[in-house]
Amino acid sequence: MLSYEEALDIILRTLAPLPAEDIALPEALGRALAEAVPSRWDMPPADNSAMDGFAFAAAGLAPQGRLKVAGLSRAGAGFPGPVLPGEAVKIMTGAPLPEGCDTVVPIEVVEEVAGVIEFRSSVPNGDHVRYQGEEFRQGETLLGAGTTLRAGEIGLLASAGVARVRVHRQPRVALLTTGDELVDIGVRPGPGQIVNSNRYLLTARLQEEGCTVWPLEIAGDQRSELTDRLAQGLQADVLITTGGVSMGDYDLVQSCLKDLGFELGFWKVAIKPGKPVLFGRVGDKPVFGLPGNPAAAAATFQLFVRPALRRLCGYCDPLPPRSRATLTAPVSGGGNRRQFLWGAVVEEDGRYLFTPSGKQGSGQTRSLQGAQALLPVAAGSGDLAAGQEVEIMLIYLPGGAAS
Ligand SMILES: Nc1nc2c(c(=O)[nH]1)N[C@H]1C(S)=C(S)[C@@H](COP(=O)(O)OP(=O)(O)OC[C@H]3O[C@@H](n4cnc5c(N)ncnc54)[C@H](O)[C@@H]3O)O[C@H]1N2
Ligand code: MOO
Repeated sequence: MLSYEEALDIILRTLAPLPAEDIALPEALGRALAEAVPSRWDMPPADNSAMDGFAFAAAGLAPQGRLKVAGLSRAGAGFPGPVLPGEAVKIMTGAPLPEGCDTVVPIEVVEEVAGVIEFRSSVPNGDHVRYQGEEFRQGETLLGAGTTLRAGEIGLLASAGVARVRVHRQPRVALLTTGDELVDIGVRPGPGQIVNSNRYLLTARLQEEGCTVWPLEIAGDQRSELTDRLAQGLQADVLITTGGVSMGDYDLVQSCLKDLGFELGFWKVAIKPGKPVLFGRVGDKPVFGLPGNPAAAAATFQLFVRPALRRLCGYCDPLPPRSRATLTAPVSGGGNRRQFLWGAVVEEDGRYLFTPSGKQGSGQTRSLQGAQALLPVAAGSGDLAAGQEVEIMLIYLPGGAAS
């Protein structure tokens, strides 16, 4: 059976970023650049003052010298004409440095009496001036392809005159939950029925990842109905199904997909939960068949679907973020598949503490409550003790935000 790394490698080798689109900068939050972005101009665009004060030419000024105030330069309206030797111009932060000046002295370190300033201390040449192009030059690459646009990047591009950007399209994801036993929320399950919680679990998770979700009607376990729904889902960029991927008589997802031209990437990975996870393509559409058990569906989403979505979105690094953490409770090792255990993470004294969720059966949704990370436990490993250092895969940063 494939290892987690082998299976993930198949996904990442199979998928390429979705085509690029041209969108307005303010709409690009969270998107990945499809191409490098150069600055449209120098920054700062001209020499200007870093302080509210007085601008003058430092050369020839005696340490305790005096200067006549010849006028004002303020942000948005500079001082017209040159400043002569023996003169200074009152200047505001961000205002253009007048011609003939090379130094600014902050207002609080001079004394101004009747239009003349006196220096309380000597001023280094060139102080408090922000020079044209010192931050970046016109044509200089500011951000590379694959960069995620967050607030800082959006502000940078705005300052550089970039009004539109080419970013990768974000996938529209069809979500098909399968099983005759499923009923929607709001309906009390009859004998043998259960609520379709996977639909809500995975829709929420996809939304957290910034995807547009298209939840399809539940498909029962009949071939024709299932095949029709699968075909419908293939109109999206990605199709995710849950249930019907194991060995049972009604586990028909893979065989119905085959009728639609499915090319198998892999089926079954040596992990727990999530062993029967299925991946492949119909044409260029990736399809993920996640196990029906909710904790297995959530784990396989994190382990396989999230990296795939990040690859499709064009992010530089699609892999799950990892971190060191200290276990707060013992964990049983053993098992012949690599285990992934759900748990909560808090930060204490500069380190992360990982507390495994209680019961971790793959059908047990309570293990997902409060879970912020997965702890991989190698197949055949011994028990892990409380206090031991481990490596976890972060889903949410302590404090709440998605990692
Ligand atoms: N003979 C074998 N049986 C099973 C194997 C195996 O290797 N040999 N693998 C087991 C493992 S591991 C898992 S995981 C499950 C996965 O099974 P399926 O993906 O085929 O899922 P179902 O049988 O359809 O459902 C499993 C379980 O999950 C519940 N479920 C399904 N859909 C939903 C939903 N939308 N919301 C909430 N809960 C859902 C369903 O009612 C079942 O209880 O197979 C083992 N069997
Ligand atoms: O792999 Mo299944 O998810 O262990 O129950």
